[in-house]
Amino acid sequence: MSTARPRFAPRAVLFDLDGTLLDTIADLAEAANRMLAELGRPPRPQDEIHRFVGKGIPNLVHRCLTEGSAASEAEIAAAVPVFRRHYTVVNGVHARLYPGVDATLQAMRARGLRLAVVTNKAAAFTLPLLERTGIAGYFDTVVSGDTLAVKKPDPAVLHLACARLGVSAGQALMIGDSANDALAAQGAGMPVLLVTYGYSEGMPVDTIECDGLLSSALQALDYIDPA
Ligand SMILES: O=C(O)COP(=O)(O)O
Ligand SMILES: [Mg+2]
Repeated sequence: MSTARPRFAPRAVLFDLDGTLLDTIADLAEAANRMLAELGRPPRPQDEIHRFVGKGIPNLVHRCLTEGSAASEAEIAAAVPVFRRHYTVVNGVHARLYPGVDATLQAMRARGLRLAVVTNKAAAFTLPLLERTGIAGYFDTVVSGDTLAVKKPDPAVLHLACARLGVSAGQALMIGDSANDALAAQGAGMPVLLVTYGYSEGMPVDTIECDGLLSSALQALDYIDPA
């Protein structure tokens, strides 16, 4: 039995960054392990750090220091600038566009859709990364993890992106990889599609409520009515 695929007629598409547009795990893991080494702590395997990505850098650092080990709040606070110093150096070195992403962004622009990035990554890292990977020019606006005092899953960041794009939440479509994206979209009242290849904090992506699963970003085009 098959369920009909829903179709949407958005005027704007909001994209998550890490795990949706860009495969950034190698750089994040490198920075995390350089931080752990500097703090005299053992390294962690990349697939473990993979589960820690999704709620921004302070959360990633917190989990690197406290899962299976102990750290005081002061140690965690002191480690955040250490991570940021290392990530500044390695951000974008290994990061790659996922297959189909460039063609998807191009096709969406050709259809007249306005595009935004809404990421939990801090702005200091988001903008250089979009430049280094050659996709900055596709986006009309970028909302980062420290643009507001709240991040995804708080819908406020999606509302801000919509306001900057001049569309209502109901005229936008969110594309992400985690429950943070799905909950933010549902809170804002917009449909959400999730890619199955990203970072979902160890949660099987098909257990997260959403309007469709994508094994390639290109499949998003099948959910969008031509203008
Ligand atoms: O920085 C993170 O933790 C995740 O960033 P994202 O929101 O682009 O997936
Ligand atoms: Mg993500």
